[in-house]
Amino acid sequence: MRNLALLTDFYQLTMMNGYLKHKLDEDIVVFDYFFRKNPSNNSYTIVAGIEQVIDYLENLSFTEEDLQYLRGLNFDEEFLNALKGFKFSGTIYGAPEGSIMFPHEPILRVKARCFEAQLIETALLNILNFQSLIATKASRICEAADGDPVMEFGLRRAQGPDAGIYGARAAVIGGCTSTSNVLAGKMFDIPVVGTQAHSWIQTFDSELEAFQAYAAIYPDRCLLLVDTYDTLKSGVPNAIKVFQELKEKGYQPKGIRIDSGDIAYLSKEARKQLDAAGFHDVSIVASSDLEEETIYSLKIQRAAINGWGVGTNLITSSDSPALGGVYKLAAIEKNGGLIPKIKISENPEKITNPGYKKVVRIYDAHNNNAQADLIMLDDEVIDTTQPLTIFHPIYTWKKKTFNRYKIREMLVPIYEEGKLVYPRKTVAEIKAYTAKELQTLWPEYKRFNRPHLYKVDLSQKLWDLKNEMLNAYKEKNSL
Ligand SMILES: Nc1ncnc2c1ncn2[C@@H]1O[C@H](COP(=O)(O)OP(=O)(O)OP(=O)(O)O)[C@@H](O)[C@H]1O
Ligand SMILES: O=P(O)(O)OC[C@H]1O[C@H](OP(=O)(O)OP(=O)(O)O)[C@H](O)[C@@H]1O
Ligand SMILES: O=C(O)c1cccnc1
Repeated sequence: MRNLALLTDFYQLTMMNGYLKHKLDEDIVVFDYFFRKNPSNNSYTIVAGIEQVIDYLENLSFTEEDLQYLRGLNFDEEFLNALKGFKFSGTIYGAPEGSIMFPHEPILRVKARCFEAQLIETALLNILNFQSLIATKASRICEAADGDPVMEFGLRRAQGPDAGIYGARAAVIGGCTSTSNVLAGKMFDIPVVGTQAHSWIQTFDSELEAFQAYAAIYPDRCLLLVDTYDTLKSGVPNAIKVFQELKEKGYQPKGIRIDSGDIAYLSKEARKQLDAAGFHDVSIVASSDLEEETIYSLKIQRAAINGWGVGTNLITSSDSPALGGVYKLAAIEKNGGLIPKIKISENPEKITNPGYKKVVRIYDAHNNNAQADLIMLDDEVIDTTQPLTIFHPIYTWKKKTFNRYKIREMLVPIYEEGKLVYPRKTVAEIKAYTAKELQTLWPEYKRFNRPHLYKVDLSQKLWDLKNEMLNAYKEKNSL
């Protein structure tokens, strides 16, 4: 595992040094990790990367070489000494990896010494923003594929090796069935798949020979790329010949892959040829510049595709290339109590929610559907025997009352005073959890164009606190 201690922005180190010099380094602070806008205009975001944040924290220490480098950046010995024995000793609560979360909700709540909480901001954002982005994009693509297997093929187009590796992991959490990325397969025990490239077909004197050569080595997983020369006149007829030979030997051929041309037309015609030859069970896989809109359109056109290979647009989340997750100070401990802190901005979207908070999801007690989320102060309790009324945080006259409902606290312990308490899961387990969570969302929230907006409200107590703080600031500054 890598030690990423220096994977931080320089200003975190200069602030840490400043906190040390002003004797603020031991003060306990609370930071929230949250985002303000879902990627791709989706209505939800899938949280991914929690385990990599854990790996980062578990391995976080400064080596002699790191310290020497920082010495070269003119940090003094007092600061370097403070870094020498660095170990994360804080408390983190967060949404379990694979959870569905919404704008403005704390996803991780970090309570730690100011010195520690500040350092980890950058790496934490780097890890969670990327993986959550890709898991969400994968979820949209898989939603469009409507249950068909989606293979992640993006490694060659990913923004560098880490994006390829962790993007593949996130894509599987978001719903992909497999990846072409062998290293990701090994690291995360996720299914690895592959067909063959055009170069394989071109290497042989004829397409038929190329197909036969492949089938000879892989008779039980023979999926042939049919678009090198002419999909319908050469590729599919040659594939059928090879499939017949395989069938005679007792093997079940897997399918064909179409990587160019009009996928709707070609797939339907290919299906006709395959069915006429008796290969009803053979799959047709499509690849080449796919994303959710194209897959959705191909579905509407009744394209005869039952597997999708998706690379570039998935691994780069091409329509929405970054998740703007942020890490904001929410409280500071003073004399044993937590003092809420707020960030005020000209832009109302950027005003933070103050205090030590939690997120409660409200479910319909009859069908277990998620109805709304409430951001609350941590010490608040909901009496579920009583009706619960929530209100829109801006248009406060918009109200909703729940009578038969269940609640769930979304943030679970990850670290308790430096001790890791979060049960690690396999990627397959996280993927299954995400799939289950998605089932609690009405289809209207999963529509990838103009989805219904999921309600995220503030509890009365948090709303009051926020507005009191805003008013107090305005009064103090006579605004
Ligand atoms: N954020 C909110 N919190 C509580 N109640 C809300 C919120 N937004 C809307 N409501 C209530 O939900 C009902 C429908 O509201 P509206 O027609 O504005 O549609 P909406 O905002 O899309 O909400 P809904 O998802 O419930 O359809 C109204 O009773 C409204 O007062
Ligand atoms: O299109 P993507 O969603 O990224 O899927 C992966 C692409 O990678 C391969 O192509 P290759 O690298 O040979 O390039 P090309 O098909 O673009 O020519 C494959 O045949 C797909 O077309
Ligand atoms: O196995 C494949 O078919 C594959 C792998 C990576 C990229 N494109 C296709």
